[in-house]
Amino acid sequence: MMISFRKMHGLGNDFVVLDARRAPLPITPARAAAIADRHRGIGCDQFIVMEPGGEGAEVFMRIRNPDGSEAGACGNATRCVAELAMAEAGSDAVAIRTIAGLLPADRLPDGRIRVDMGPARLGWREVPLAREADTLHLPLAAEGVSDPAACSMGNPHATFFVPDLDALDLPRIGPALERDPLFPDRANIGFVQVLAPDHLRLAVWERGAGLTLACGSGACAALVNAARRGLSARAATVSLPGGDLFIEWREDGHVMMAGPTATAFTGMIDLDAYAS
Ligand SMILES: N[C@@H](CCC[C@H](N)C(=O)O)C(=O)O
Repeated sequence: MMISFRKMHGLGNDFVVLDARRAPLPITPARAAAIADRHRGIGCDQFIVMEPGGEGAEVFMRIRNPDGSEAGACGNATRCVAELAMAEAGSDAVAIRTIAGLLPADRLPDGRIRVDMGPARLGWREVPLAREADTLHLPLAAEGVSDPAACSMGNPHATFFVPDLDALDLPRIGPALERDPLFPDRANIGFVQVLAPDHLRLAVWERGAGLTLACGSGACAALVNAARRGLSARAATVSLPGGDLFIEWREDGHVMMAGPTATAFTGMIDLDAYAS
């Protein structure tokens, strides 16, 4: 079965985007993982399928990690899919539905795409954690890092605050932290160096994907957790290896994220050539 795909990215956080709005596509976790494979497939950090949006949304967006697992949120992919939906609708504002809820998005005058990622969820059951704990100070540590804060942005995040990001061996400590028994659904693990109250430097070990050049929901979680700790203002530039996002934690609890989007290329793929 030959279908067209689009390869997009937000700050180098890259996505294979398929369109299943007119007819369902036979995508299983194994097939998504095979296509996401950087050596044997197209390769991507997340595999995105656009489905009919239903009442009040242009698109429903299904998100899979390269290990096949499904995610409730992906900030950068939401901005990419919103940009596509805006181009199709000839509009500067759309709403994207995910399993975590309805996310309104708009185009800023400078062309960046901004998404309302919804409210940060701060309760331990919402993250979720396996047992009751203070989400502002989790009992968790690894070589060179300790005492993270946690929240959910529709997906689980823990954020460590460190004096020097470059001193950490993230591929060494990331996998065990992602799979710590404290996180029943695993977690995305962020490492933040506070450069100034309005400027954070962030690297993220993503659940199901490993190190990526940028993680939008991770940037939202980093700002929220830094502000809760009194380490930053409620709005800041978050610098990731792939570039900058601007994040604001509004007084109503919603987190706004703005940044660039891009299409790298489009092509055709034979789905039958990949594991079903
Ligand atoms: N890159 C994303 C997050 C993708 C999902 C994540 N790995 C998870 O499993 O929750 C982003 O931009 O937010």
